[in-house]
Amino acid sequence: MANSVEEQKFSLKEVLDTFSLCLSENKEVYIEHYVEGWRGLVRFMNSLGSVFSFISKDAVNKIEILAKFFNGENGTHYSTIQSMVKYELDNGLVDLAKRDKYPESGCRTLLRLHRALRWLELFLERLRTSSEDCKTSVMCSEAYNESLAQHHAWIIRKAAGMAFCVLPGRPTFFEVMNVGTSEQVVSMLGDALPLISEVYDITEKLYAQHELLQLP
Ligand SMILES: CCCCCCCC/C=C\CCCCCCCC(=O)N[C@@H](COP(=O)(O)O)[C@H](O)/C=C/CCCCCCCCCCCCC
Repeated sequence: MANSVEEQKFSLKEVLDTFSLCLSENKEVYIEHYVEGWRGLVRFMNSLGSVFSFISKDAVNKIEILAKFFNGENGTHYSTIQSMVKYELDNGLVDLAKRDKYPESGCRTLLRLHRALRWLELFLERLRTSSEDCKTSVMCSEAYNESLAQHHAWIIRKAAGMAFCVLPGRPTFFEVMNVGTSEQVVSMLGDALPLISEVYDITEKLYAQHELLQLP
């Protein structure tokens, strides 16, 4: 019998393959694959213990908001990040100055995951170039301080800092990725990081062009 989603073993390769489907030929970013990539990462985080559940709850909430949009009646407009931005802006569906009529627009929701993607990029790059005795908690909090932390309130930063302290060591981390030897993990990360960076850069540029990088 097939395993339920919760029981499925995490596979870094599967997650990275999903992210690799994100980019269309003309460099648009497919929301469906983007969100699927995040679902896989959340599965990984859940396998690390309940201390991370406040983080995964927030991520899942944002994933579900976006999934509702692309599965909903206006779903065709939510096929790519580019089409979503155009549709929501053209139709005044984004709260630009303060949260008001559209507190959960696609644009502001995706922005939160986009900022988290930068954290992921920085963290994975540190993992890739680290030696065996490097602490994942240090790599994770450095990546967090350089990215997401700037957008989080003090209380969230404190809670995140405490959660990072119980991250398993690098060898266990690599094992849970389910890729093979450390060398194979490092090589897979080396292949995947340029793609993650590209998805991040395209989204960042698009949001900057439309002055959406500070959406409330
Ligand atoms: C592949 C192997 C290694 C990498 C494994 C990574 C697994 C990570 C999976 C999910 C990452 C979590 C994504 C978090 C999204 C956070 C979005 C956000 O910023 N939300 C805040 C703002 O939202 P609004 O209030 O404006 O709606 C919200 O306040 C945040 C609440 C929760 C705390 C978020 C802390 C984020 C820490 C990210 C590091 C995760 C560390 C996991 C370590 C494996």
